[in-house]
This record gives sequence, structure tokens and C-alpha cells, in this order.
Amino acid sequence: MGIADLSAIITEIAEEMRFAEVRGKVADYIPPLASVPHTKFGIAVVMADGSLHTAGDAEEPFSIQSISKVFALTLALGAVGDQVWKRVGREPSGSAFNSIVQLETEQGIPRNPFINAGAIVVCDVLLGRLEPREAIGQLLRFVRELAGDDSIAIDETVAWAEQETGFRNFALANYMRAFGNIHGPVERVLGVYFHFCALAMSCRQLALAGRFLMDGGRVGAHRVVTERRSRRINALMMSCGHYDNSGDFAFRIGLPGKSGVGGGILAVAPGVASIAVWSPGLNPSGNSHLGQLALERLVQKTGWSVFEPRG
Ligand SMILES: NC(=O)CC[C@H](N)C(=O)O
Repeated sequence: MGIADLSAIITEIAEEMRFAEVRGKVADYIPPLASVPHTKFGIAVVMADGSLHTAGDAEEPFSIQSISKVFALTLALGAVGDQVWKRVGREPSGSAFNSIVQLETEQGIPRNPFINAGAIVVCDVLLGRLEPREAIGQLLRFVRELAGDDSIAIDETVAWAEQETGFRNFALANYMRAFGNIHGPVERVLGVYFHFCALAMSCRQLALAGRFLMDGGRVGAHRVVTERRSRRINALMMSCGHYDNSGDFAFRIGLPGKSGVGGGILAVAPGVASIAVWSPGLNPSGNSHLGQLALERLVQKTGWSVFEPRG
């Protein structure tokens, strides 16, 4: 597919999404998310050859929320390797992102690193070697480096609001601490977790930051993770990236993807493209309604699903 074709495809998708009537429901648990207009829609695609294509509100930073769980996991794997898997599983949860139910029967071991409980354990892993400020700085430096953009920042208003309303996350962390699966003080661990959720990035920045997962762990000549690790992170995104909506995402779109309640989705077509979409209205599982629809249109038009026969 030519570059002109791809630009035409995403422009057409952005146009369709602009006029869509059903847009989902914007997250309203904190004011800085509740105030984001539901009319927003952005898409950015970075191809394996480095070309970048954008349409709609692709330059506007939004709260990436749970998409940060991908970058946090990557750092934790870099810090302690497969030791991570002693404390967090690799199975889809089939439950909501903030569910506590499985933790009791599964002795405080979260199902996967992409639900809240799992990401909180990942933050605790990072704090095994770092102070909270260092861990937050490390994540920020990491995404800036991946995207090649030093303007990426954490929205302190969001971090503070998460802290003020994060009763469930406190419950999850305390519960896991009771099982011995959180080692550090809960306030410190969650301080890091809330700051990770508060990372603000545009579709363009996010698609650029996802390049290493498109390219077998590399960005150009720079190796970020091994090929095996990149493959495994993609596998987890495919099976667990959309909470209890992950099966449907694989069915409809067929790409590794990770969503956040800010309405963003990072999706990866390995070897082909890194894609970010953003539309703040969510479906009942907390995933961007139009973001998923846009990705569905994109894979239909490009044949990028990983289940498409190759060659
Ligand atoms: N699904 C999400 O994006 C969840 C992030 C949200 N800040 C929370 O911890 O509840």
C-alpha cells in the first residue's frame, strides 16, 4: 500500500469518526478527564519505514492512563527480568480493570500486568531499586526517548486527582500487601502508579513511542528490548490489553493493543506499523468506543490483522 493510500485511509476514518453519533461515555471519576470534549478524535500511524501519518486531533496531548502499563512493564522486565512473573500472571482476567475479586482466590497474585492490580505490583518491582521520584523520572525519560520528544510531560492535576479518588487502587494495593505481594509502603507505590497514569501524550507521540514493539524491540539501530521480549509484550497486549473486552478486540481488530480510560489505544502491527488512536468516549469496559471502531476500519482497509495470511 502506498503512502498516499494510507493518508487517504486515515483521513477518511477521521472524517467518519468526526460525525459518528454514538461516541461512548467520557470517564468522569476525576474532573480533568470529565472535562475532555467527547468530540475529540485523533489517529497517528508510524510505518516500519519511519513515515508518519496523522489525522484529526493527533497533536493534542491526552491522559494515556493505562497505556502507561506497557511502558512500566517494559522497565520492570529490564530491571528484574523474568522475576516479574513470580509476582504477576500472564492470563486475561475476564474482569474489570479495577476488579479485586480474583485476588482473594489467587493469593494476591494479579492475573496480568495490564490490569490495575498487576500494574501496581509492577510499580512495586520498580521501587525495589529506586525512590518514587527516580521511578517516575525513569518512566518519563523512557517514553521521551522512545518517542524522540522531550516535551512529553506528566499532568500533575491528573496525578493529584487520581490520588484523591483512588480508593479502589488503595484497596487493591493494601490487599496485595496483606498477601506479601506488595513490599513497599502502599502510599509510595501508588504515588508512582498515579503519576504513570497521568502521563500526557498525543497520538503522534504515542505511535512513535510504540515503534519498538513494531520493530522486534528496536528503534532504528537502537535496541530497546530483545526480540523475544518484544514478542511477549505484544502477546500480552493481544490477550490482556483491553481488560474483559480483550477477546472482542482480538476478534474485531486482531492486533496487540493497550487502552486507557483517557480514550487512547496503542496498537501494533508487528513489522508493519505502530498506531495510536484517541477518542475519549468509552464503552462499558472502559475502552475507547470510536478508537476501537477506527482501528477496525483501519485493519479492514489495510489487512494488517496479525491473523491475515502472510506472503
Ligand atoms: N483503565 C485505566 O486506564 C485505569 C487507570 C485509572 N487511573 C485507574 O487506576 O483506575
